[in-house]
This record gives sequence, C-alpha cells and structure tokens, in this order.
Amino acid sequence: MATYRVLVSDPISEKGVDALRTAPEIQVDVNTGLKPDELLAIIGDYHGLVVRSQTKVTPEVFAAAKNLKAIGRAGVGVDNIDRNAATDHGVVVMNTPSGNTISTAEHAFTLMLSLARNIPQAHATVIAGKWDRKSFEGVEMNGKRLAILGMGRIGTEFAKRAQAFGMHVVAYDPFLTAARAQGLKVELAETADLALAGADVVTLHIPLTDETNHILNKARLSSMNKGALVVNCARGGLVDEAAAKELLDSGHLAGIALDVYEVEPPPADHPLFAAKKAVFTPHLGASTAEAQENVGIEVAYQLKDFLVSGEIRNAVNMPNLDAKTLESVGPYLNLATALGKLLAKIGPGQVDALRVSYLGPVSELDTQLVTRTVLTGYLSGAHHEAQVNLVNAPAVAKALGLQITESTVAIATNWTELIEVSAVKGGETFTVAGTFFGNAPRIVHILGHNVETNTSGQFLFVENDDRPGVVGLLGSSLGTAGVNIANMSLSRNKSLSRAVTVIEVDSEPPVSLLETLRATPGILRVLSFGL
Ligand SMILES: NC(=O)C1=CN([C@@H]2O[C@H](COP(=O)(O)OP(=O)(O)OC[C@H]3O[C@@H](n4cnc5c(N)ncnc54)[C@H](O)[C@@H]3O)[C@@H](O)[C@H]2O)C=CC1
Ligand SMILES: O=C(O)C(=O)COP(=O)(O)O
Repeated sequence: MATYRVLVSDPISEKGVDALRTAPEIQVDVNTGLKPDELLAIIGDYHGLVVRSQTKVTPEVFAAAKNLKAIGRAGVGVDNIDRNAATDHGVVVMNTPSGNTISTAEHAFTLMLSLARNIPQAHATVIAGKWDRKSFEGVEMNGKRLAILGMGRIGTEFAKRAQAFGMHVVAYDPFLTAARAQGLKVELAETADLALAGADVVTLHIPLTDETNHILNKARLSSMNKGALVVNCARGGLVDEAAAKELLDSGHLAGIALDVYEVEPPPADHPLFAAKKAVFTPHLGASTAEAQENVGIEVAYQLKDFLVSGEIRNAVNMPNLDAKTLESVGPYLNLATALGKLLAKIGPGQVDALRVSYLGPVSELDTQLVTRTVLTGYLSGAHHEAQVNLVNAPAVAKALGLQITESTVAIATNWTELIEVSAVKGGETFTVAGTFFGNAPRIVHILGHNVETNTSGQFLFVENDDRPGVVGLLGSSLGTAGVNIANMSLSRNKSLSRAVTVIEVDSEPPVSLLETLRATPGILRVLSFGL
C-alpha cells in the first residue's frame, strides 16, 4: 500500500504525473479545477500537493491540510501559495525555477513585437474580409530604449533577444552587479525610476510581493517617452492597471500587452480591453510543450524525493537539502536532533536563547542546516502544541522569543570534533554536547558532567549526592521492576559532591519506580525520556 497520497490540482504534463506514479510509495490523484470548498473538503487526505498558478493555497487550506508535508509548484511564481501559512504549518514549498524560463521570455518578446506591429488587430481585420494597411502602421524595435525590471532568469533571456533586435537595454534589479551588467552588455540603472525615465518600452520580470505591487505606477509610466509600450508577462498587480488606462487614454502610452492580470481570469469588462493598441493572452507564458514537460517532470521528482527520502530541492521556505548534502550532514543531523531533544528534557523551561557551537571538522559543514535541526529537536521536545519540523522551527522560535546563535571553531581541544548546545536562561547556561566515536554519534557531556551514551533509545537520568550505595540502589530497583539496563554512564563532580547517572534502558521504567526513586534521600532528580 502507498504510504503517501499526492493531489495534482492543476494540469501538469502527463510525463510529470507518470514520474510520480512510478514511485510505489505514492498514490497520485489528478483532480483539477476544484472549487475552494471542494479542495478544503479533500486536502486533509493528502501528504503532497502539486499546483500551477490556478489553485489558491490559502491559510484555510493549510488549516485543513492536516497531513500535508510539501507543495510542488510546477513553475516559478508561488504567489498563489500563502508562504507564511505554509511555513507555520511546517509545509515545504518547492518550485521549479528554470524549466519555463525560455518559453516565458519568448512569450514576453512575442507580446512586445505583436504590440509594436498591431498583429492581433490586423489579423482580426484580414479574417473579417478587410484589407486595411493604413491603420496598422507599427514601430520598429531597433534603436529603442528598453527598460527591464528584474534581471533574473527571464529578464536576462529577454535582454539577449532584445539586443539581437538592436534595442538599447537598461536594466534595474537590486541584485544586478555592475560586473554582471557589463558582462550582459546592458546599462545598469540604480533605481527603477532611472530605468524607466525616457524608456520607449518596459518589460517586467519580477515576482509580485508587497514591495513590487504597482511598481509600474502612474509616476513611473508618465516618465517614459510619449508613445511608450508596456509589457507584463510576470504577474498581475505589478502594473497599476487604472493608471495605465488613464495614460493610454491620454495618448502618453501607445499600447499595453498583458499575459497576467490583477484578477485572473479578468472580468469581461476589464477597462484595458477597450484600448485600441493592446495585446492580451490568458497567462500563457509557460504554456509550451517544452516548458510544461520540464516543470512537470522536475516537480514530480522533487516531490517524490522529498516524500520518500527527505531530499529538499528548490524550496522557497527553507534551505535546500539535496542528496549530496543529506549524505554528508545526515549523521550530524541525527546527533543534532538528539542534543536538541536532550536539552529540552533536562534543561530548564522558557529559556532565552539557544547557542550552538561547532568545533573541529563539523564547523566546515552547512551548519545553518545543523542548527535548524538542533532547534527542531529542541522545540519538538519542549513545545508540545505545535508540530515542529525543519520548515517551521525558526518561525516557532521567533514566536516564542527564543534567540538562536551559532559559532564555529576550527579546532576542538579535547575531541576531534564536538557539537555543543547550550540553553541560556537569565545568567545561567545549561550545556550538552556530542561527538562521534568512529561512525557512532555519542553524547559526551551533560550539564557539567562528562558521560558517554547513545543518541537514541529510552533513558533514565538521575542526579544525586555523590555517596556510596546510590548506583547499587538504582540497579537493584530497575531489576526488581523488570527493566533491563543496556548501558550506564556515571559521572561525578567531586567539588560539588554531585553525580549524574545516565542509564539506557530497554523499556520505559514504570511511574511507581520513578516515584520511589524521587522519594529516596540523596536522589535529587529523576527523569525518564526517549530520544
Ligand atoms: N506569465 C507566465 O506564465 C510566467 C510568469 N513568470 C513570472 O516571472 C517572474 C520572473 O521569473 P524568473 O525570471 O524566473 O525569476 P527570477 O527569480 O530568476 O528573477 C526575478 C528577479 O526579480 C528581481 N527583483 C525582485 N524585486 C525587484 C524589484 N523591486 N525591482 C527589480 N527587480 C526585482 C530579483 O532580484 C530577481 O533577479 C516570476 O516571478 C513569475 O511571477 C514566470 C514564469 C511564467
Ligand atoms: O511559472 C510561473 O510563474 C507562471 O506564471 C506559470 O503559470 P502556470 O503554471 O502556467 O499557471
């Protein structure tokens, strides 16, 4: 029987669906065009969801998606998925960033040329039996100043095509360096305003965020040359459609081409539909056989690899964890989880901060991921209400006001390598640490005591006055209760006259035994827990 159920709620390529179906662990249901309440009714059954831009994955969907672990977006834009809700619910969101780049750049370029040469309007008259050559005089793109907002994958491909057409390209992107602009032979604008001032054409290739909403506002559109053309094949909402309408009506803008709209599908009486020089397509940028095959197959493998083997590629809400990284950091992740959980069990509650230190060769690994794992272990051990995982651990910590710091030291003094995790509360610090003996992860330090114990299993942790008879008493009490001892590590701190004993047991000790031990004079603390 399949372990995971995946819902494909937007149409993806058949090859993508087949790639999911080949995994025996996965049962796939293709159910597209669902209404919001229909999605809400069934999403609880699924561990994975595959979408394009149609399915809206709202906070309500996440609240109902009790089993959901991952969403795969067969495409780039994830604005139809509530990312914060995904993160809060511990759901990984992955996209397929490069599979539709060329198709979208080609579509945007096609829109620009169609607009410049009145292709749709001219076509309509020809098939209506007219031969009107006068009304459709166009403009050349050669020599025109083109502003590109967003020089990521698609913007860059658009630029190359525009240069081949003899356009002068000026680009604005907050991450575009002078060296890269020079390499691409584009003029680097320091601001969006500077890119647009005096431009003849603008094309947008940026994601829609709170910051980019209406980035093409009235002021920026007005600063373009009279007769300018606007192309938006990125996201509706980037262009202030009302301002564009006003400037088209006044004749400042000559035309507009849109593949995307503030509301999709747009209403039939959309004000821009009345514009004389305009081209509209129904979000077709990525709709080619090639792009759909690329993104469909890619999303299927990403989702499958995540559900089946925990690999994370192209996640938009957490660091990647590909097979290679998983192989190199895998053992450290188990140790990190154990240290986090252990500290949650034996440290104080409501701590102010967690400090994670990496000493020795481990300091060269992706410690960000290991720290996230420590935190996840800690929170899942300490915080019972929320399902904490690698995705939502930082958000849960932030909500709790728990600070996380990490430090690395190239050389570990007493060990080849060591991971040290401390909980800080007020002025006090509570530390546990672990290392490897050969390939085996071991816990070697607990609250000031050097111990040596496993990182998984059932444990009895006892803190007692350092005096004769306590160890014997522990052994005989466990024996009488029928609890077998697998390993025992004793550590004494002579100056404090304190000792701790960590006993690995084969079964959970009965509560009555714990109570008896806790009532025994000289025994200060008894904890029973699993790691
Ligand atoms: N119409 C369609 O069917 C398709 C639309 N898209 C849209 O195209 C957009 C771009 O896609 P890619 O190039 O693949 O993404 P990308 O991530 O490679 O590039 C986006 C670029 O925008 C830049 N950027 C962000 N904020 C900016 C700002 N305020 N001003 C200027 N630049 C800014 C980023 O630094 C980045 O370089 C996507 O966000 C997606 O929404 C993508 C594929 C198909
Ligand atoms: O990849 C993107 O961002 C797109 O906009 C493509 O959308 P679609 O998958 O065609 O609904």
